[in-house]
Amino acid sequence: MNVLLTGGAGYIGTHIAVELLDSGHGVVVVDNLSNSRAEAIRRVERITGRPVPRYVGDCADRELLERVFAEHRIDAAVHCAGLKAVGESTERPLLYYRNNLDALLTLCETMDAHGARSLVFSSSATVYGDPEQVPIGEDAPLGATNPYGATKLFGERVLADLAKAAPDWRIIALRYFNPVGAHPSGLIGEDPNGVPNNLFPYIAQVAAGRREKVLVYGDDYDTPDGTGVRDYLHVVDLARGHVAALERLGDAYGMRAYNLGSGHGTSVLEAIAAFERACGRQIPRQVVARRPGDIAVCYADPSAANRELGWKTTHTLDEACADVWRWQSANPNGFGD
Ligand SMILES: O=c1ccn([C@@H]2O[C@H](COP(=O)(O)OP(=O)(O)O[C@H]3O[C@H](CO)[C@H](O)[C@H](O)[C@H]3O)[C@@H](O)[C@H]2O)c(=O)[nH]1
Repeated sequence: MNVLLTGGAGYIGTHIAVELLDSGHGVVVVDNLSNSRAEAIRRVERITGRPVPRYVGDCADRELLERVFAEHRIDAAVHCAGLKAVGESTERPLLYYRNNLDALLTLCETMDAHGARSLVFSSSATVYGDPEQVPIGEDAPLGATNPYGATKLFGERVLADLAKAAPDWRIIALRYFNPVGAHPSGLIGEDPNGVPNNLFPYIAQVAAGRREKVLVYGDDYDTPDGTGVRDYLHVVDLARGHVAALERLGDAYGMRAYNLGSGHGTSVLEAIAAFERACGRQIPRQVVARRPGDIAVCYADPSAANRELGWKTTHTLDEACADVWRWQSANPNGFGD
């Protein structure tokens, strides 16, 4: 397949590009570089030895997408492009709705016009809101607790309606739990702008001496050690889930949603301990107040993806930590070097 990969210069997008290319597929990237670097795509080319045509621009730019379709045969798309910071989304909701929904609608309209009706959509476990029970299955109640989450939920709704109305569309939404890790080559990894929002890039920057200590957001949750529990999965496993989904699309019309998670919960303190094992250093931490909007426990029931996509996680959290440390040590300033 020749795959249009939106957001293909980002953390998750670059790892998907590598797995697609290594599986024999072609990749064309569209990315506006708002939270990513062109260097990341050059690294993908270095890892795979394959060229990656890329277009710098926005998915909501119809002319740009038309140019991509005019210049390449596109069989399917993986749509990762989007804004993703929960806190920022509560401060700038219109930006999030405009950006994330415009991009999805413009992409789907352009694909439809060109008869390319196979799509894998980057969704998120955030569509489950504050879950009533864990592990979370795909049939759990849906709800959004912030505008970012709402854009994922609405995105899924748009795609479900599209698949219902136009039955030759084949769509899979992948609900990511917490992707961590980096490519084992150490050439690509997460390179957040400014202060990291997420736990793992923050831990990595503390381990590297760029930040003083990890702030643990609350130790009074109803969990074994009181800190928040999440389902961390290696980004290479996550990326392979997209290859599995694309290859499954050929067998089924309509829209399906699958959880991509390990099925295991890990606390913040356990995550810090795993990283300490990987880097061989003590990681200073301080417990502070809960972060508003955080939930206590979130982990997946990934059995539908196991069964129907033939996908499961194969990397451990210790491997993910070792890979993050390799990436962080070799690229102390990310792709900015
Ligand atoms: O500096 C930090 C950062 C995080 N945490 C804690 O670490 C855990 C993981 O936090 P992340 O910010 O890494 O991840 P979240 O689970 O909060 O959020 C992620 O998963 C969500 C879905 O569940 C959304 O998709 C969201 O976009 C994505 O970042 C939470 O218990 C959080 O309280 C800290 O203690 N200190």
